[in-house]
Amino acid sequence: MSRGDSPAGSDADRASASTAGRATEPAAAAGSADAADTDAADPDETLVEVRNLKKYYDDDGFLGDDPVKAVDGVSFDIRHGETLGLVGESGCGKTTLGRTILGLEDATDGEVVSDGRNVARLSGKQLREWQRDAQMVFQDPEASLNDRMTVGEIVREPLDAHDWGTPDERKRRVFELLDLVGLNEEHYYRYPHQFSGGQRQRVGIARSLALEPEFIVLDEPVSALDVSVQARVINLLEDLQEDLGLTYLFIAHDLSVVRHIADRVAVMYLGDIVELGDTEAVYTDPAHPYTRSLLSAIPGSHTGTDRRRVTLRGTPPSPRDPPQGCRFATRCPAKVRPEEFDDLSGTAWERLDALHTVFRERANSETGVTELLKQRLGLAAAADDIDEVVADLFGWHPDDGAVPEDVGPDEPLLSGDARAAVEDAVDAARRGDDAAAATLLTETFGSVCDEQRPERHVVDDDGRVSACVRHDAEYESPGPVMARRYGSDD
Ligand SMILES: Nc1ncnc2c1ncn2[C@@H]1O[C@H](COP(=O)(O)OP(=O)(O)OP(=O)(O)O)[C@@H](O)[C@H]1O
Repeated sequence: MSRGDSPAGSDADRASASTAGRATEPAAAAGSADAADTDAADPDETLVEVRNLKKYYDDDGFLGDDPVKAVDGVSFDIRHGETLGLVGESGCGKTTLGRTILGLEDATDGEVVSDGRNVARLSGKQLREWQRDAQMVFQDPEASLNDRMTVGEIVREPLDAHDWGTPDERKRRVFELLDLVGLNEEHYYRYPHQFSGGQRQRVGIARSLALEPEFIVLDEPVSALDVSVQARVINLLEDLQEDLGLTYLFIAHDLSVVRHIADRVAVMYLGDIVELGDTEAVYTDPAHPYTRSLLSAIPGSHTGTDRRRVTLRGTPPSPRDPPQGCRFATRCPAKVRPEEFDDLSGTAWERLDALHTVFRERANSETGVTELLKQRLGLAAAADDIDEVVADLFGWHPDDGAVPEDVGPDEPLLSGDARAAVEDAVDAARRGDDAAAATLLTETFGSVCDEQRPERHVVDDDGRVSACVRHDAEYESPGPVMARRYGSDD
């Protein structure tokens, strides 16, 4: 077989149609295994090592904005033959991470090592070899399949583009692939619009398998499908994995699907992985406060001592301006608090966090206070005015101390030093310096969580890691803190 040189234009094309049939691998590379000998492979063998990987988008740089730090220093391994689930809220960087690992995006920094090569730095022939061995299946089969091509042409395209075998051999290969994914020869001549969503996704899967990859990034492969169809496609993916010895990175919003299919799960927040471990262990006893919050949002998921629902408040901060310390600090229900403010109520902390977010976000955007508060707490301030906001949140008016009628909590939520600090911050905001207001609140109410990016701690015997300062012996661990702070069922 000879190698072609013409990656097609679309992402789907680039992911599926990179080079010709199997090329000779570099000798003696750890983690390499052709589909043919995967049965003999050690399941713990590392197939892909991701080290401090960064992907920043700098598209608005000419306006002086900070880049979007979509992936910001991620490290983990993908083991041969496993399904590694990747979960996290919308916009946390899952797709960008998958695409950067495959070389569909240029890495800003860091390494993706496979077969002893840093694939994040490959180009030309070597990059195309990697993109043949590592493929992507996209979320929306409708958008990723060209409606003007027959199914046969779509599945055959990577083979054509890389001169795989003779025309007859290619056609036979496509029939074989259609059969592999539960379609048949007749489907060769039909067009994608004649198929259901599930069948279209089978076409996408067949195409991704054309060049016998060993690793596939599945980006929300079933989320566009009806629930009944989802199960069948998941079963297909599981069968293919077993038969072909595939390794999957399975990206999903749906935590139940990931629990079903993944051997291990990585939980991503604002450009970084905060917890990674065996799926069942993570789901039954999540270690990181973010994982606990995320899982507690699934009805019926409450396990162990943490039986309440800890609602995730607000939305993540902008990836252009992530918090300096722990990424999750601005929303964390287990955040370390300064001892001198031990007596503040949960509501007071929640509202301090909200005010802090308003200052931070106002410093970075034109969004009004009222809109920010609505987003943050569902609260609508009486006016787009910082004094009214403080009255709403804490029950006193910073100007004269009077509480306007029908506004704010029954009792003022803050007094003494806490109230003085808020008043100083409000003064700064009145002068138009929201950044200084946010800094003042951080200095007074912040903690270690705002100062340093937490290290990863190994939290169980199977090597699960979680990046939270509360795993340090000097702090109480996250579970009991959350149980105490959010102790009643909702
Ligand atoms: N080409 C791009 N240019 C600029 N910013 C981008 C680009 N692609 C993604 N982003 C930004 O990078 C961040 C991460 O996006 P990404 O799509 O990777 O997240 P995600 O977790 O996959 O989200 P979703 O679950 O909604 O697909 C987002 O803030 C997004 O707006």
